[in-house]
Amino acid sequence: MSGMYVKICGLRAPEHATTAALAGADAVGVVMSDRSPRHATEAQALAVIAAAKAARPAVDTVLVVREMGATEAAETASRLGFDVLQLHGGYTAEEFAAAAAVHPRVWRAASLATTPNLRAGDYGEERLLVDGAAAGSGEAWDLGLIAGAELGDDWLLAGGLDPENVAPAIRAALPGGVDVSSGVEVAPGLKSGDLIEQFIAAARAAA
Ligand SMILES: O=C(O)c1ccccc1NCC(=O)[C@H](O)[C@H](O)COP(=O)(O)O
Repeated sequence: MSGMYVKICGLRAPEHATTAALAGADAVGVVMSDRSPRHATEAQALAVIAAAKAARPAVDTVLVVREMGATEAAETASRLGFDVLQLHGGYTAEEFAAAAAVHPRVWRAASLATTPNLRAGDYGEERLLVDGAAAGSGEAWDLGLIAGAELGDDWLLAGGLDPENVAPAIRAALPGGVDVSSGVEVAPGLKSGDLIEQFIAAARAAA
């Protein structure tokens, strides 16, 4: 397996978690956000976790939230058995600390468009995910912003990636990993097993 960390986000169906884990994904994400087309119920989340772990126990399972309070999100991640909590957007450093006190593995997702001084680890997070301005929109963003940023050594690139553009994006931005959601869907919220496999293969081949 290459050093490129690959996360497939926004899963709700256990068969897609199985496909992602068997194809070599390092992480699978489940979104709990009422406004998202990929909002998952707790029952769906539990099924995704079980399927991913059955396929490959080492895969990281990630709960992704945006509107939920940080402490409630951390309690939910622990209760459901997620490995990681990803806090997306405008959470403060204090909220990260409160979440980490409950659930130690916390990732931060933010955009250079709204937070130009992003740097991995500043909020005590285990990983930083650098996303476009609109989470889960599938919209590409100006990767040139990365050249002027001091992101640190290890961060994940997200936002508008798909099986076709992930390799050039990796070569341009030099991230430690990549994250995708819309780019492996055939309709908003509806994942494709084929696209998941293609994305993982393309990211691995580029690294
Ligand atoms: O995916 C969503 O709908 C979502 C909703 C609320 C908060 C976060 C969300 N997604 C987080 C992710 O990690 C996505 O994979 C990331 O934004 C990239 O999305 P895309 O551009 O669709 O690949």
